[in-house]
Amino acid sequence: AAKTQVTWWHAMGGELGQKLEEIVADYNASQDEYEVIPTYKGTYTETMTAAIAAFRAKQQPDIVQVFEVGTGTMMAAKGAVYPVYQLMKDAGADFDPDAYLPAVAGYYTDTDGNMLSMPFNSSTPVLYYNKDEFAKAGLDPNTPPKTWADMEAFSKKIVESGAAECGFTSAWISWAQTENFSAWHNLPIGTMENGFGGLGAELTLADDLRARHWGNLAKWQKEGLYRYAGPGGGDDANPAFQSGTCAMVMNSSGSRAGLMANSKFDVGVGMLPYYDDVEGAPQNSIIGGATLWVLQGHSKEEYKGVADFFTYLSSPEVQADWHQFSGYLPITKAAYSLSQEQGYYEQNPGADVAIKQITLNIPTENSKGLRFGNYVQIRSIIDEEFEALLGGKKTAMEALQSVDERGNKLLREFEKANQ
Ligand SMILES: O=P(O)(O)OC[C@H](O)CO
Repeated sequence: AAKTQVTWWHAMGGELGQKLEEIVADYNASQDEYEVIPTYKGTYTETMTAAIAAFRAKQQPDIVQVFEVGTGTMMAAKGAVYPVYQLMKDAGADFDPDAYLPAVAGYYTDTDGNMLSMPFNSSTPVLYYNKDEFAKAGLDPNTPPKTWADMEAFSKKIVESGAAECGFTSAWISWAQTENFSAWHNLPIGTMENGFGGLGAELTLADDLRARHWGNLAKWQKEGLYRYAGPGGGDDANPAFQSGTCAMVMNSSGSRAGLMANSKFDVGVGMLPYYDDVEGAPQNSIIGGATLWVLQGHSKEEYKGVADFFTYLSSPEVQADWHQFSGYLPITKAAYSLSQEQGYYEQNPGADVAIKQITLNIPTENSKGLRFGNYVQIRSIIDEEFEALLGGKKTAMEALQSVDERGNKLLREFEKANQ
């Protein structure tokens, strides 16, 4: 009999995309009933936009990979989404939300305790550094910077010694330097538990510590210590690090596969830096990456296939393999234990930094994540305002105030549309 086809739109390029296709091929070969067909749709924003447009045209895939900040929008799209807990129940599949790491499950669970999307690739930003360039600059290659004062001092040494052209760069001004920066310093980015408490939440980014940090980044950019890597994910960040131009980069733990494969030097990993005069810092970082959302409008048979594939994807072996290959977090407790038993963290120093960082302290209301509607658009506003700061058009405080003002308008529109 012909296999039932299950379509999956995803945003994994490069090494990650190849690995994803390998996982799918293994699944397809492991049984005769279903065939999963993966399609790369570009960046996270492009993939999400494509899926929404396809849904309107009734051409949506069964599964779409959506980044963490799309969660608020997906949760509100009630008629379009088939909640994963419901799908697993309807398909009679084994599904235990307690099997997942709390930091991961909590992000994708509604107020009634139901998990709405399937965890797949959760990450957190970490600091990668070039050990060879550290040695050249007279720094200890086994000691990553801890604080932002270290970041500045190390970067000066690196640039002044000629070890590299720039000290550091960073992917995602929004995710790494604003959202995670806030959680790491135990600061909210909005009211109502960062939006977890309901649609009435407001952004509260304009404050002294964030203004200090954004202002420092602008100052360090002028001094040549820091290099801006562009809007969105900051596409220039990893290439600037891999080529040796910048000695450090802050990016997703899921960048590990690509960085290790493409850097011709020893890569060290450290936790995110913090301002050591801030009480409560470092707190814990928050997750990023993406989950798998199931879209309505397909046959029962296809959904059975989705459930079967999800069960396969979350199995300890498949999850541990994906985690160990990519650097994404081990989504389930079993995948984490298996990786420990296999000696993965001993054999790969630095591979456990992401897990340690995300579990450094019990999350507070300020550090369990964020959930705002229209947040994909709000991230673009963060980029625009940060660029206005770099261009000298606004002070850091003015730029952050504009983020709040413009962002809150979008939040009010979202609230109105989803009442
Ligand atoms: O690079 P990723 O997949 O870890 O994702 C980073 C951000 O969380 C995207 O919102």
